[in-house]
Amino acid sequence: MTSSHIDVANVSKIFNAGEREVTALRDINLHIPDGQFVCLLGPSGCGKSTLLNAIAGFSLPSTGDIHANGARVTGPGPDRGMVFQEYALFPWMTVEKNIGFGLGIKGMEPAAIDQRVGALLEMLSLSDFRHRFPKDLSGGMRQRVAIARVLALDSPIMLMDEPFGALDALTRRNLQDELLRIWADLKKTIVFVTHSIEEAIYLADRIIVMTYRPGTVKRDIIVELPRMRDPSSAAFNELKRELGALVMEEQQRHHNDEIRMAAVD
Ligand SMILES: Nc1ncnc2c1ncn2[C@@H]1O[C@H](COP(=O)(O)OP(=O)(O)OP(=O)(O)O)[C@@H](O)[C@H]1O
Repeated sequence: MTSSHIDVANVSKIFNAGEREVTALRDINLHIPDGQFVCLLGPSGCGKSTLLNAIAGFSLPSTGDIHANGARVTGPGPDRGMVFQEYALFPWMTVEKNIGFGLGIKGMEPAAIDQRVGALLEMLSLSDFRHRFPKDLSGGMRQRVAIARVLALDSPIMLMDEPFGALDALTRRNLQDELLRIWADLKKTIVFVTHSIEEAIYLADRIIVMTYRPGTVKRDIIVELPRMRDPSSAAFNELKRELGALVMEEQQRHHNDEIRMAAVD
């Protein structure tokens, strides 16, 4: 699987929440070229996960459509791997069985599975943990397994929903560095949801700042800083201030909305 661009055209998503309709996304248009690392950034409730789930094919748009590798997205597919915040590992399987699980389903020969799993264990520094169960691993290690499991399937597109949100700062930075290394080696297209401004600047080629309800593209920014990026540099902090102001505006709208809703109830 080589080509891996994503096209999002006129996508809107409306949820029926009891009596109310919630417009989670309105008229999103994006072209994500092959190999780009994109972060979707914005405060809680601005539709980041909704957009990611639509690209994954878990929840289809109400209007508009999405193409991955030129093919219309009508459901989940092996060309798009997803990493969630909450690890989503099988607790009854060891690390190596978790990583190899999808390959078995695909009908790969056991010897080939062993070889692929061995390479991934090495790539993610998990070799010493191959026989452990998820409950015996730290959060960071579990997330390494979740990433290895998606990489095993060799999808050209990786979709990541706040994958490092539950980790402590040091573990988070280590995994960010690993992800950048893997991305540079394997040339995947990555769409990564975060509400951390620093994480977005550290990782992304491009940051899509979203508005709060309805979710639209507020700003589409190419990050020109050379990697590895230094969060203490002046240029990094300048961008952080600029993005901080944009996100704050949307946070304020969220806050005002909550006050309005409370008044209605
Ligand atoms: N299944 C659903 N039914 C009704 N409303 C939904 C549903 N899923 C999401 N929403 C609403 O759509 C909006 C966007 O939600 P979404 O989870 O995509 O935002 P987000 O930016 O990913 O936020 P967070 O960072 O908190 O996950 C929110 O107002 C949310 O309440």
